[in-house]
Amino acid sequence: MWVNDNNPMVVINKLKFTYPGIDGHPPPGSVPLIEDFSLTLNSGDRCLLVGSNGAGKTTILKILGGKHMVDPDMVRVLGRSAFHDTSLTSSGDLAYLGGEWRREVAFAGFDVAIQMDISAEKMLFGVSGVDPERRTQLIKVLDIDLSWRMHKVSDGQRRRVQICMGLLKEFKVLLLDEITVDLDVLARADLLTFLKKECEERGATIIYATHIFDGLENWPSHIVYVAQGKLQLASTMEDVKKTSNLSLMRTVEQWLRKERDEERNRRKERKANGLAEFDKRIDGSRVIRGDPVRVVNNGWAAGRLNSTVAGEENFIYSSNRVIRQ
Ligand SMILES: Nc1ncnc2c1ncn2[C@@H]1O[C@H](COP(=O)(O)OP(=O)(O)OP(=O)(O)O)[C@@H](O)[C@H]1O
Repeated sequence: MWVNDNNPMVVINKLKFTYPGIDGHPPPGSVPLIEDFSLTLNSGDRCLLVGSNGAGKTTILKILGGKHMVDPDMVRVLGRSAFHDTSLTSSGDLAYLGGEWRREVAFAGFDVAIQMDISAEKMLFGVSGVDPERRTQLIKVLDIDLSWRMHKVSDGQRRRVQICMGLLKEFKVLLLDEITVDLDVLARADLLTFLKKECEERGATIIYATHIFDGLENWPSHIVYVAQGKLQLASTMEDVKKTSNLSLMRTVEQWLRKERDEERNRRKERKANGLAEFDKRIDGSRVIRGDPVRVVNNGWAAGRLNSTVAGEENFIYSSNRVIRQ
């Protein structure tokens, strides 16, 4: 946690979360996926959320965006709980961009199919209560051709329209879950510049979860590193740069390597002690330690899949699965 002003934009206070089972409650014996996670962000902050696949980044963003219920005191955006106060998203004050982007545009409380036979113009001009100048600026930044038909454009072009839709309203807090993956170098650079300006000029706050560090060196004001659902580091970029003379990408790579090596050593020890090398998982939870042997090693890192039993198809991937396909 860092500087606390009087009206923080985002406050996460000892967040604890387990994905509910079919009865809506955490499965018996489950260990929380996210635990003891606290963070405060102020107006103007641009926070990079980093961590390995399955660390819990998307889960945290979704909780902030009101997509999962938690105790309202654990997560406050603009002083409110997004799950309990839907006006936060419907007003556009809180925007979430990411997730199931191939199927929908999740923005300001409405979902719009994004692959149907509709023009970009119709989509972008169909949103009411938008400042026309802002719309024109965004269309320019994202280099959108208004005559594009959404069912015929490329993934990157479709993505640009999705991002444009998501940014039309003047958000106060923006949650970005790796949305730049299909963008070409220029579109990504221009978008990052636009977003930085939104924070500097309007005092917006952005949390951006990503694995792509190209062009990000001077973008974030803060960085948060999460591993296995737990906060490892929350720091200003200035402080990170003081302690590491490596590039941002190399710095994060170093953290992740250390995490992976520690995890490998832990697994080795478990194996040497006659225990299952990998922890057993209960749906939606992190791990159950010391459980009977059930090796879930299919070549992916621990915790990536909830089952590798032959013939079972019920894999649960972390959110950026589309990127890895
Ligand atoms: N709906 C769900 N039900 C149960 N478990 C889930 C669900 N969604 C994600 N998980 C599990 O939660 C863990 C964290 O997933 P999450 O998507 O938050 O990770 P992430 O850090 O965003 O990963 P990535 O970098 O791969 O996107 C993973 O182990 C995943 O299997």
